[in-house]
Amino acid sequence: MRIALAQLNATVGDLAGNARRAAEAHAKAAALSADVIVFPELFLNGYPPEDLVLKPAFQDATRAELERLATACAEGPAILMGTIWRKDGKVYNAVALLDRGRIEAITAKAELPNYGVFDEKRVFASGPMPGPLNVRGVRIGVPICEDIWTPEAVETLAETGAEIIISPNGSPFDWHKPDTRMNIAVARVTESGLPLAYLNQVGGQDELVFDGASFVLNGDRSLAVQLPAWREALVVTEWQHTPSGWRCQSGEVAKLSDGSAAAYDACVLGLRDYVDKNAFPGVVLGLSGGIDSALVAAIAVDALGPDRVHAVMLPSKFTSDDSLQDAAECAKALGIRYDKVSIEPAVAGLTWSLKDLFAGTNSDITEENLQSRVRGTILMAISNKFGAMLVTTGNKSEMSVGYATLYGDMNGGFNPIKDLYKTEVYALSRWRNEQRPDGAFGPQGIVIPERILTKAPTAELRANQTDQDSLPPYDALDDILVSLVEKEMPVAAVIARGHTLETVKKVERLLYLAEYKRRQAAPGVKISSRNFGRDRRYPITNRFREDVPSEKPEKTASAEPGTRDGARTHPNVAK
Ligand SMILES: Nc1ncnc2c1ncn2[C@@H]1O[C@H](COP(=O)(O)OP(=O)(O)OC[C@H]2O[C@@H]([n+]3cccc(C(=O)O)c3)[C@H](O)[C@@H]2O)[C@@H](O)[C@H]1O
Ligand SMILES: Nc1ncnc2c1ncn2[C@@H]1O[C@H](COP(=O)(O)OP(=O)(O)OP(=O)(O)O)[C@@H](O)[C@H]1O
Ligand SMILES: NC(=O)CC[C@H](N)C(=O)O
Repeated sequence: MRIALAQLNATVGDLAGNARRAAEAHAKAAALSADVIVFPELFLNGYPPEDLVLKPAFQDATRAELERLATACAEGPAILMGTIWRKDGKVYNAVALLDRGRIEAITAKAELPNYGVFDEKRVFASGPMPGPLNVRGVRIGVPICEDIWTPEAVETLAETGAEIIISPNGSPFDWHKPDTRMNIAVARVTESGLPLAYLNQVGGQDELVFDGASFVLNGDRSLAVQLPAWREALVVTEWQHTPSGWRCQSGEVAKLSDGSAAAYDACVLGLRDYVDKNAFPGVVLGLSGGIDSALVAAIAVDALGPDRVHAVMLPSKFTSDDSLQDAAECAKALGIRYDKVSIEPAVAGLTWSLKDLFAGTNSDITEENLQSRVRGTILMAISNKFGAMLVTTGNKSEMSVGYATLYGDMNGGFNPIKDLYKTEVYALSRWRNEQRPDGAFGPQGIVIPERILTKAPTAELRANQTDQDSLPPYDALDDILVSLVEKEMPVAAVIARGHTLETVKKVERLLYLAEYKRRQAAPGVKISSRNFGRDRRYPITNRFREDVPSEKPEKTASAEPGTRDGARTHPNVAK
């Protein structure tokens, strides 16, 4: 028995394109004498198709495409194709067995994930516990993704005579996912004694990125084959029937990246697929001489190539010579187009327009934000004129506490570092200076000049400003944020990690208040177990604040319902 695993990159909604790619892979698998070729979860539709599933026209078009594919691939290996399937007014997340020109059988996903980034119960009906499919005389169990995250489906398949388990997946990446998946697969193999082929898709889809990294475990839990992560692969696995059941012959075991390397790969693929699948010629970004925009520029070059990345330095009277030099040096190291556009005339013009209205007021955050907004406006004009998409550069620490200007530096269509805390931004930058990832289009060597890594971060919106004037040091801030965002720890437990009550309460308050900004923020690549976007969905209008035993009464937004004070006070204003 030869089973081809098609770890491919589908595009959501591109039914004809996905079917064409499937037919091409089928032809290759036929040339390699495969008996069956397997595609990832909902490959025909692209995963996750979200509310497209509810659209009758999408359901009809999927059915027509599936039938065309069955006919076109009548010769050669059978196909296990992930597809939506409508029956009796319900729609299922299913796998169709296509063989000899026909849709031979359908199996549906029983366990629909409805947590974190997943909303499958919203659009799909749950299938019955699955039974095996007869694929050219071999009984193959096809639990679909979440079906293997609990024991029941594989247990039922084993009890009903499955000989091999093949699980098509749409399993998005996060830092811990590869280990978690392997543990789950090992558990199912241990319980059932059956070999398990785990097939995951690869590619970016809006804020999700799929790493592939498919593998095959034999019934004794040994790893027979490991496909690479972050790129497409078509691998034909060879199976023998032994006295203890089917066994996959040992094949290539690819080495997987982890830590900063894996996170960097995720950012690159997430940005590349967002840009390419939405047909942008390239990207433009503001390059400030700071670490965030430097890392985003490096990611963009690795994703798209230097010719598709345009950096613009937008200096003001507060921009230091160091920033000008660092931005220019970074652009040179990356080999990208670099322009300088002064924001001074536009800032002066807006200041003039507002002078009567603002007469008698002090200069404050308004004037700082104006500079950021002028930059955002100029960058969007460049995007409009030349067609490149503006990438925005706010890291997760900033997005957490609202340290970014709405309609200013938050302008942009996509943010590759949205789910990286500032301390992780530093770690990935250092890593990239040491290594160039496989398949990257950027150069080897130092791409982020050393001084960018060592100088104090500053927004340069007023004289002598640093981020740490208004925020705790990033090490402390990130520890508090991970505790509050990823772990939902009580405030008292965060304080017990060595932070002051005042600092933790300030960060907690900023985190709640910045929800309105995050709701208007560009999507970005999910890297963590809890990203802002699909994973963490808090209300904007929200008066809940935690009581901390022994806390002195504090003047907060929650303490003053109905007043503008507190809720609208700027982070820079000491409380
Ligand atoms: N709940 C709510 N729902 C909807 N809108 C709400 C709102 N609360 C305030 N607003 C609106 O939002 C405005 C305040 O937001 P916004 O105008 O963005 O301004 P704001 O948050 O007050 O200030 C921007 C912050 O970002 C920092 N910054 C800016 C640029 C770059 C960097 C960097 O280093 O990366 C940092 C800057 O130092 C400052 O701390 C209010 O004037 C109001 O119009
Ligand atoms: N002088 C500038 N020229 C071009 N773009 C700028 C400039 N200043 C800010 N930006 C843009 O606005 C974003 C927010 O920048 P800012 O410098 O205020 O803080 P930051 O979050 O520390 O980012 P960075 O580390 O890139 O400086 C930058 O990443 C950059 O894209
Ligand atoms: N598509 C799915 O069912 C994915 C859910 C699964 N728990 C995963 O992330 O791998």
